[in-house]
Amino acid sequence: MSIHIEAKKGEIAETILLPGDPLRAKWIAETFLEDSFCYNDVRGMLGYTGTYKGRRISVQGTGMGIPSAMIYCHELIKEYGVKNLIRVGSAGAFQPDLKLMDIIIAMSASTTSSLNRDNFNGADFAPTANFDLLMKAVKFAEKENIDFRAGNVLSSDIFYDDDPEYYKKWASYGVLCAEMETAGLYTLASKFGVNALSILTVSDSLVNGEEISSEMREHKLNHMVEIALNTY
Ligand SMILES: O=P(O)(O)O[C@H]1O[C@H](CO)[C@@H](O)[C@H]1O
Ligand SMILES: O=c1cc[nH]c(=O)[nH]1
Repeated sequence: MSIHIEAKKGEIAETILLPGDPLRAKWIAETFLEDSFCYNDVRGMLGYTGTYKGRRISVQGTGMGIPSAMIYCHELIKEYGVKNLIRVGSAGAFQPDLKLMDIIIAMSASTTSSLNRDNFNGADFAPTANFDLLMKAVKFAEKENIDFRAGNVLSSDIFYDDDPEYYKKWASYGVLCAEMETAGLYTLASKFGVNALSILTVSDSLVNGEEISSEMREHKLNHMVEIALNTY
């Protein structure tokens, strides 16, 4: 048991899926896992363990933003021995050729957070995906003919930016989309020597203002989850 997770030792698998939304965690457990049980309800941040194709796997909500996600990832790694952390999140597209429901695999994460500059005396650390997980995700998506883009994403501290055009600078450097956790996840995984990958689904477009519903963000992002479940 840790401060924010009430699971007993051994109840969480070495591989875990990490949606920001706890109800997406519930949907994933109920839809894709067999023999799943809920191991965490502290703060309503639901976590489940079950099996997928005979292998033990867990899924844990992390909340929104780097600070919340880093609390759960820290405890999962340090207190529960989790080794493979795969975020399954929604994202806002920066590029005009990205459509709603497209899949993005985050090779690296830029950020507006000062978490690494604070920790590295003003220098930048480059939060990077684990290569083996990345390759497994890519190979599975290609085998299943699921289109995806792989590249740099922005982990932003702000969802509602004052400037609706802020994304254009990032877009001009090839950044694919905004989300709010991956830079923290990749940084912690590097620090603790474990593996991390973020797989995202486009839920909004900063370019044309299109968006999917809250309901779809909770329980319609199947492709991203299927890739994540077959990435270990
Ligand atoms: O859908 P999730 O995983 O929560 O991810 C994205 O959605 C939230 C904002 O709506 C932020 O957490 C962002 O990173
Ligand atoms: O951080 C996020 C997540 C989804 N959509 C956005 O526009 N931003």
